[in-house]
Amino acid sequence: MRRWLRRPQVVEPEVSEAEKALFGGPLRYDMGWNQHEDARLKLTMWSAIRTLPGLVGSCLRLAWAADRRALRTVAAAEVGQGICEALGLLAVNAVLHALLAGGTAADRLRDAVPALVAGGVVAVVSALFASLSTAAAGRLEPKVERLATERYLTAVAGVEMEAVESPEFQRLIDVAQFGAASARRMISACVPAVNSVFGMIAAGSVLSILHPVLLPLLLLIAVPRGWGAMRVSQQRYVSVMQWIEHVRASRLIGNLLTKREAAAEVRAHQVGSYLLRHYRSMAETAEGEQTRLAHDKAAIQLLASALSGAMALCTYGLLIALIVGGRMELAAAGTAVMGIRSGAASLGALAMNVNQLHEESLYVRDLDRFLARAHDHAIPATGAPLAGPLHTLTVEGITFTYPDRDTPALKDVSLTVRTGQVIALVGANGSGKSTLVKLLAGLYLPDSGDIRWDGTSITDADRAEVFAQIGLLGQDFEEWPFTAAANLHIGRPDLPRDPERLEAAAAWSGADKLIDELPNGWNTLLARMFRGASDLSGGQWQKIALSRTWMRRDARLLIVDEPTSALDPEAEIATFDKIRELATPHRAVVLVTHRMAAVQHADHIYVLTEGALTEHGTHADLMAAGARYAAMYTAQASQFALPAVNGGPVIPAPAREP
Ligand SMILES: Nc1ncnc2c1ncn2[C@@H]1O[C@H](COP(=O)(O)OP(=O)(O)OP(=O)(O)O)[C@@H](O)[C@H]1O
Repeated sequence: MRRWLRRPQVVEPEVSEAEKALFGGPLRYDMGWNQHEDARLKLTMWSAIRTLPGLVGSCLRLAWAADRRALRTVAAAEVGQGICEALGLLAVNAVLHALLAGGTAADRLRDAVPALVAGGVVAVVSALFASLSTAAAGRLEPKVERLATERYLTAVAGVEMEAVESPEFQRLIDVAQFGAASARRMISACVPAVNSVFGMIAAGSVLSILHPVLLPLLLLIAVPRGWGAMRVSQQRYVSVMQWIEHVRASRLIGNLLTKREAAAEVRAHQVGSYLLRHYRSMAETAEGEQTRLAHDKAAIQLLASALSGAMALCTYGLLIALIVGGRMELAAAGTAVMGIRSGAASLGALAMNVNQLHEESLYVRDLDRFLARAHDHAIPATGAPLAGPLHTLTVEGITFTYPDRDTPALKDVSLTVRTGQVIALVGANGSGKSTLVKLLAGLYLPDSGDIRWDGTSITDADRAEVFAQIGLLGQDFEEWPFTAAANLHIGRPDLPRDPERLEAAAAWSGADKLIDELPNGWNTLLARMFRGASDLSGGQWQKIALSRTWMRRDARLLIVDEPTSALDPEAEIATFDKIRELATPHRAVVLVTHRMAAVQHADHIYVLTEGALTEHGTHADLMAAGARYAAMYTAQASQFALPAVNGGPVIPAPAREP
């Protein structure tokens, strides 16, 4: 048996040379989490047809939520067309009866006129219903897509960071993005499917009246086409799922060639031809898959058409036998031919549309599955209220492991942050500083141990209240592709945009000068991809991001992770001074930095080593201990050592605590 006769299976496709060279091996969609999807692909055509009411139901619920009026109009217009179809066939029957009855040609024509007029009126009314349905469906479809997209985006924005970090969940997010467009296409397939059902009922009723055997034969004509269409769509779905990462990777290579940030290396290091070669190699591998799909589709469709044609021949043969045997009148046979043609057309269209519904529903179900998983991983909308404004944040023996890692990023970490204090976190790259501040901010929850906001555990707390008391400037802050004003306002988007507030924030961070020099000042669009926009240097972007910290200065806990990594030395010194000033009695500042000169002024310093807290105290305590902190400080200070008088660098004495 040829492979296209078998149900589509997940097979390991060929691995391109580019994948091996750039990504270390095959990029494949991991069907592991998706086992029940695979099971769904084992659906028979019959079970797919049985699921039709469910599919239509979910589609209608979405449409109902999007625009009830448009949905009602479409439904009424479709019912109207179905009735017109039946009336049209009855009119044809009456015309044939009149024409094939006895009498002169003029008499027969005169007798046929009322039925002809009725048929004409029915055709006009049917056309009016069709255009009404088209207009209402056109209104409905974009609304359905918008509603599904909104549900998707709301769910993505509301899940825990830990879920977003998980590669498995990330894939689910990726796959679910096709769901909204598929929901729209389901509506556009649903309308003709309903139309075909009514058309088929109309033709089927008329055929059953003419002869009982005609109806099953009509079904047999349509079954092979339905099977063929279903098999093609299943093959396409499996292929999309298998190749999704491959397609994403080749798109990534294409984007790298056009990306502004990569432009210098692409040219100076001749990376362009290197990437292009790999792009071609990956594209050729994907083309092979497209060719395979096209060949299989052609073979399946040919087989389906042959079987359907054979069934049509049998049906017409039976009609001839019935006429010859005197068991059917010529007029009735003529109507039957019309009925079979229109019924087969409706059935064929139904098979196509059910198949499209089936294919689109696979993506809509991915979206539904994502929404269900997102709901399970959503940041709870409620929780224990905080006692009030934060005074003491207590971290009690927390451990945290990223979902895709085996070793914990944080191990049994305990510390205390009080308002009025500047707390510094130091440690080597990868020691867990950024992870710890994300836990402090409530972006991740500890696997064990607890973080208490005064008396309330962060795990039980109303997270919205926690976020409202936090200002976070992360290492990987966003360069929002909006105007300069919007980039600052986004620090407190819940407040109205107040120019004075924006000016003050910019003056605080030192961004005021650069904003003044922008072509349109505050109104300059900071997004290279748009016409008339300007871009900023790394340090200038950092000043914009720092302004957002000032915008959130009414927060009780300000967290700044490497806030000066791109600043020039003078700006850096000024910024650290200003950050320290933010630690008023009502506010705590947690500072993560590798700049030891800035760390020494902190009220308390915590040293992280491979996820564990190994030292803490004031700068003086830690220097006196002569351990890891002292080594890091001394190493950095020695960079600025004065020339030695008798060999060896002279290390400046560490500053005393203020
Ligand atoms: N999103 C993530 N998913 C998986 N592992 C991560 C993720 N972020 C960080 N890690 C890992 O967790 C550990 C701690 O990383 P973290 O970013 O907290 O270190 P850090 O001390 O802030 O480092 P740096 O000084 O380089 O900023 C590292 O081993 C890192 O590879």
